[in-house]
Amino acid sequence: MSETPILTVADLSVRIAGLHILQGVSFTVAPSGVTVLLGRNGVGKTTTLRAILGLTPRGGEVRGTVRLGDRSLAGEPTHRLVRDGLGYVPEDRCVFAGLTVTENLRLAERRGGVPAYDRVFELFPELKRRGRQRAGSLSGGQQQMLAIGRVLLNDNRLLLVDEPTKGLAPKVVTEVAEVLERVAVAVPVLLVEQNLAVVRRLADDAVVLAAGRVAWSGAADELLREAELTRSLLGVGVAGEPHAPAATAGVSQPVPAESAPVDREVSAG
Ligand SMILES: Nc1ncnc2c1ncn2[C@@H]1O[C@H](COP(=O)(O)OP(=O)(O)OP(=O)(O)O)[C@@H](O)[C@H]1O
Repeated sequence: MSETPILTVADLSVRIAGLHILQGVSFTVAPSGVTVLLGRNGVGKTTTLRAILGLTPRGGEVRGTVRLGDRSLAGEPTHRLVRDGLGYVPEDRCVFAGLTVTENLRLAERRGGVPAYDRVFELFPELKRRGRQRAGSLSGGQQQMLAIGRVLLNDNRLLLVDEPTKGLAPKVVTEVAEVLERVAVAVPVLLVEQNLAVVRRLADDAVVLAAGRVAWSGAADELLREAELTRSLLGVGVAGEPHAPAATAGVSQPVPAESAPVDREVSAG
């Protein structure tokens, strides 16, 4: 990676509730495209994103440095990081269920900024059509679109997106992947994603966490090309392999409640 990174994480260590979750994590995010953060369940991917954003729970201990461009983020409050262009789409989407789609979007407008409703509605026409619907009555996929749209209302230097396809039906996984692909043309993305088909479609670079550290980093296609490497790091076979085992803890796609069991590597288009 020769370009100057948009994000540099160096020797990041996080302890929460007596657990040493991250034990000196270092990686960079390129200033364009998608960098995917991978690893088995519970390895610390969400903890990494939350530490970058200053969202480690009270009582947790964070060490190491995080830089956005050439600026250190140490001690910066989350709201300032978000205002300055660190967009976050959390794993649980966090839409306001009792508010309408329009109200959810309004709440995301940044004071002093010009909200880019055109951009959001061009990517997600459905959000415009459903403006008066309560967010709590949207499907999981629609809520994910709202969570992403809310962040895109403002200009961002980097998006942190946590498992956007989790729990979604295969068709919706494809839609979310398409949207992220378009988004990533304009803004770099650090993506936590368990679905290898989505990773294959979107990721330029990959960082794999294991045992609290970075176990592998490099070009995503290099990782995915090496079936044995993928299996050893993630505990899963790559689709298309003759003897790919069913996904284990690392890279399983949760089966949506409303659908029958599906292939573990859900198509991303
Ligand atoms: N607030 C907390 N209190 C106690 N333990 C926590 C807390 N937050 C995270 N952990 C623990 O830290 C570890 C890493 O959690 P984290 O959510 O970062 O993993 P992850 O890689 O994102 O997992 P998944 O793929 O399942 O989403 C887990 O063992 C989790 O139980």
